[in-house]
Amino acid sequence: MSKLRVAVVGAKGRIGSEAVRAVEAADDMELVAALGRGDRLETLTEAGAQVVVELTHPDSVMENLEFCVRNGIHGVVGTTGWTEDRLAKLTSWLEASPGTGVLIAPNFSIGAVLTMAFAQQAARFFESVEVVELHHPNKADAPSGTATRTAQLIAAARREAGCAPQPDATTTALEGARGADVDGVPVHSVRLRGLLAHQEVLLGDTGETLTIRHDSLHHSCFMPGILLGARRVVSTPGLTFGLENFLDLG
Ligand SMILES: NC(=O)C1=CN([C@@H]2O[C@H](COP(=O)(O)OP(=O)(O)OC[C@H]3O[C@@H](n4cnc5c(N)ncnc54)[C@H](OP(=O)(O)O)[C@@H]3O)[C@@H](O)[C@H]2O)C=CC1
Ligand SMILES: O=C(O)C1=N[C@H](C(=O)O)C[C@H](O)C1
Repeated sequence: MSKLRVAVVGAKGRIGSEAVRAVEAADDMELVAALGRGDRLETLTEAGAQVVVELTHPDSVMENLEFCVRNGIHGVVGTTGWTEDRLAKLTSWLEASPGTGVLIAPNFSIGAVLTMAFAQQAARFFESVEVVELHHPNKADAPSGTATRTAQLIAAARREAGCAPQPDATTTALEGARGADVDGVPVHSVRLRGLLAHQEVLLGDTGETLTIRHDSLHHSCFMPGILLGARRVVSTPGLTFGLENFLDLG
């Protein structure tokens, strides 16, 4: 069987360099290109890439994906910064390139995907819920893509269950003291040397709290998800948002 021809864009970065090693080590894949900043995107078509793993920066990802989709190259995207506007633009490119698929995964680690699923499940049973994400200080953005997605999923679950807005009688003396408001869910971002990527979902009700915590301790935790995404995206046209769509979570 022929090997899947995979390229990594952002190949010199923290996660990109790990992805290069993971693709090289996968028996069913061939690394056909590894692009850093300033490299020509045309290399991807010249190398015959079938899938591009995009791990760059929110300022770069749209240009890279536009090139890939317009050239019928599938995308597995870990880069953050996704807004409704950006998703709509990507969807329009995909509509003009039938058969091409893009997976955007706010987080490729199984633990983080499960954290989101558990938080979604628990959200309607507790009066209060807040998200705390903790990352290394070189991270490009805040809040993290994972925390934003987690809060959106929590908010949707609470809306569906008809939950009242959460109680908060605080008068805030300093802007930011209560974090960012993502669909009514407070999200707090910590940036601390020594950390990699961590998240806590705090849920509380009368007389009890529940904390769901996930810790990414090494970039290797994202690799099984990236490889799974590359294998599945080639037969999944259009936009897929979230690795859970390629997993059987039961
Ligand atoms: N979904 C997930 O599971 C995960 C997602 N991420 C996300 O992935 C992204 C990258 O994170 P991280 O590896 O820590 O960041 P890094 O800054 O370590 O790596 C990004 C790399 O991409 C390069 N780059 C930027 N623009 C381009 C471009 N146009 N073409 C080619 N290369 C480019 C950068 O070059 P230069 O240094 O010159 O700027 C850098 O080498 C972030 O958005 C992060 O949040 C991270 C981990 C897991
Ligand atoms: O920048 C990172 O490091 C990470 N980014 C992603 C995010 O913003 O959620 C995934 C993970 O948290 C690591």
